[in-house]
Amino acid sequence: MAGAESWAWLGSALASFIFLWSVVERQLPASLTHRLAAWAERLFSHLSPYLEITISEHGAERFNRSDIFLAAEAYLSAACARRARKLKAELRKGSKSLQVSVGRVTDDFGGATSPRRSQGRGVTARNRQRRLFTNGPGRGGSKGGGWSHVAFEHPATFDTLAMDPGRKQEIVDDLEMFRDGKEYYAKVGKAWKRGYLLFGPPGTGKSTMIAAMANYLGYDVYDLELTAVTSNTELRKLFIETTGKSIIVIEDIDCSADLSGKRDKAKKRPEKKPGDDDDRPKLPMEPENDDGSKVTLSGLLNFIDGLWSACGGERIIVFTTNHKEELDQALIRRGRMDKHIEMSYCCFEAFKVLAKNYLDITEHELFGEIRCLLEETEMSPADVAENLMPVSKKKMTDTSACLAGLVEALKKAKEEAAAKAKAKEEAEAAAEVGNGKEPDEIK
Ligand SMILES: Nc1ncnc2c1ncn2[C@@H]1O[C@H](COP(=O)(O)OP(=O)(O)OP(=O)(O)O)[C@@H](O)[C@H]1O
Ligand SMILES: [Mg+2]
Repeated sequence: MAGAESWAWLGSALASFIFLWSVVERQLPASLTHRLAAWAERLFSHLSPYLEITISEHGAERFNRSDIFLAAEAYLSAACARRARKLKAELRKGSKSLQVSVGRVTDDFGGATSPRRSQGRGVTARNRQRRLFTNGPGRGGSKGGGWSHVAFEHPATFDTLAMDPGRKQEIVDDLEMFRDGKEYYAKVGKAWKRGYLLFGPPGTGKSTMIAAMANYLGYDVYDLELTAVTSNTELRKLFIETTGKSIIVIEDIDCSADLSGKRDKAKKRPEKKPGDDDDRPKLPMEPENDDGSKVTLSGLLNFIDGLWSACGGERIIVFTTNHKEELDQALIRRGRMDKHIEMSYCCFEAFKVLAKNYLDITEHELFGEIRCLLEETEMSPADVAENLMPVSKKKMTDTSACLAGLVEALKKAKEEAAAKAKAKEEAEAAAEVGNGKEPDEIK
């Protein structure tokens, strides 16, 4: 502090000089003032101990915000907030207090280089408000609007995800292998990317699993709506715009894309049958228009393992589907979708996770009956969870009533399934009779 006082005279001297200079400057010819200013600048650059480094916000891939910029921004926000003269204030979702960060920042880094840089990465991981990106229509409803984002705040974790514990652990191990596998991927010459195909009936936890993955890894999520993408070029742009440490998701890929045929087969699209109410937009095998204005299967394949693989690393791509059998094998072969994860109807082990989450119990006398019923009938974890929710605030703690309600629902589902199977059998028998077979031929 003593040092600071002894320098105080310099401040007042500088102020006097600036005042005098402004008076003198007005009397001098313009050419002379320019020359004096240039000399002064040169003199100060020799005397100043500082070196100015500009980190460009966008990397060589022009769509990306560069990793070093993000790391420097996070580090400087944490390190220089108190000294900064220009601050940026944001009210983040779910937060009651203003989040203040440094607007335009500088730091001398204390002469250090790489240790501070890794500190920057650490700060990034700690501070980062993770984001959920979606692509949608552009301004005025036009197609091709690029990514927009909101805060990602899904509460799902692997602890709350109901599924067989052994299979769950397998997935967690796989994710860890990926996250920590930078050197390994470099060694084997593979792009640091991993594809997961999540398949299974509705309500079995595919979307919940994606949220749990993102929360576990601390990654951002890019939810890609294929039907809003107008061309292969736009698809490429969207992929390239994604940052590292992210999960790119294409939900219900069988609905947004007609991926059942083979790439080299005729490009004719199946005709719509009567009663076929599925009029959702589909992805054509090849460009529909001569100008190639639609995303195609080959376009999608190219970006999964072609150009996109060459840009950056640490990205996961996830497809979800209710109908794995309808997808083109090329799309889901190993190497593109490295791991296929089946999400199935609720088993007893999965039920126990839900019971712990929803009712805070690990045992109950009705568990035996529920186990038998779950083995005999198919109910999604979403339906089981719904039955475990208390019907009113008053019955919040009535565990037995919730479980009894579930038993009833399971019995009802079992009866309905049996009735449906019987009706189907009878319809098939009637059809066989119609085809001229004797009733005793029909089993
Ligand atoms: N395995 C599960 N563990 C915990 N909760 C689950 C699970 N499956 C479903 N749920 C609950 O049911 C709701 C719906 O599940 P989710 O959206 O993950 O199903 P999905 O498989 O993605 O269905 P869809 O095929 O219709 O998209 C979730 O919000 C969650 O509360
Ligand atoms: Mg889903």
